Amino acid sequence: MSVVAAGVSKWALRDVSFELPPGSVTAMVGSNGSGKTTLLNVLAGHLKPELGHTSIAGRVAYVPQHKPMYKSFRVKDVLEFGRRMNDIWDADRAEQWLNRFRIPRKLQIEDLSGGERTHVVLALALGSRPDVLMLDEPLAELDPLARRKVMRELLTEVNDKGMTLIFSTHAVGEIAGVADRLLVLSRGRLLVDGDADELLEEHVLYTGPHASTSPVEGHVVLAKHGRAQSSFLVRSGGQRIDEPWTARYVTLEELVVAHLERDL
Ligand SMILES: Nc1ncnc2c1ncn2[C@@H]1O[C@H](COP(=O)(O)OP(=O)(O)OP(=O)(O)O)[C@@H](O)[C@H]1O
Repeated sequence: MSVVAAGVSKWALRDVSFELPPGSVTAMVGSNGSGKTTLLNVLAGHLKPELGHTSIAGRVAYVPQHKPMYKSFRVKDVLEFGRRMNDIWDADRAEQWLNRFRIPRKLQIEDLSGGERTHVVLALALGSRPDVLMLDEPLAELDPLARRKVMRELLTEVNDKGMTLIFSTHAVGEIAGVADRLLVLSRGRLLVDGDADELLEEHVLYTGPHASTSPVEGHVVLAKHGRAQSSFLVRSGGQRIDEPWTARYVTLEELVVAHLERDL
């Protein structure tokens, strides 16, 4: 395993455990204050857990949410900084990232837009040739097209270099087809930890006449009742159901929202 958290508790975080295989892409989602940043800081070694431990195999690069960089530096100074600060430095890889997003090297960091700054910190992180790249809300300041492009390019980096990627995001609708693993945090606890495709296969929404109990066996994630209708999101593995009930798979976004809503 390239990333392991075992019984981690810190501030809001309570007993969080998971293992991420090498080369995996994990999206960490959850409500505000659920502990995503805390968990990334613990994994990156910036915070010491109160309980539990973490381990990461290989070199780690961590891009925090606030993207710390010297504002008076020009982009090319940042690259030089990267070269001097890292024992291993892949200048081509950093340059290529900046080229892909057409970032001018002569501008100072303070003159860049928020999105452009994101590209600079990502270039810095990738230039250090990480085995594990951890990003705290990397998409937050990017426009919708740039978000898609960044994720696509990051996936290329994962596939070409065998890197493990873990990122937190609120853009739940954009993780389908990107993340192969999903971690859902709520109030400091890990609600969901699994393979994204398997989770999608397991969760089925059953809709039918008003009923107090689910029409199928399995863990009911969320039940909703109208005057004449009930719906149950069940982690059932997709069982057959007779009319008048209908069944359909849900999107990752629906799945995440249902788990978070249940835990409110
Ligand atoms: N120094 C601290 N001491 C105690 N609790 C803290 C400290 N710093 C942060 N917290 C708490 O830890 C909780 C989790 O915060 P964290 O920033 O990890 O959440 P998050 O999931 O990243 O939120 P968001 O989505 O809003 O960025 C919050 O309730 C926060 O107040």
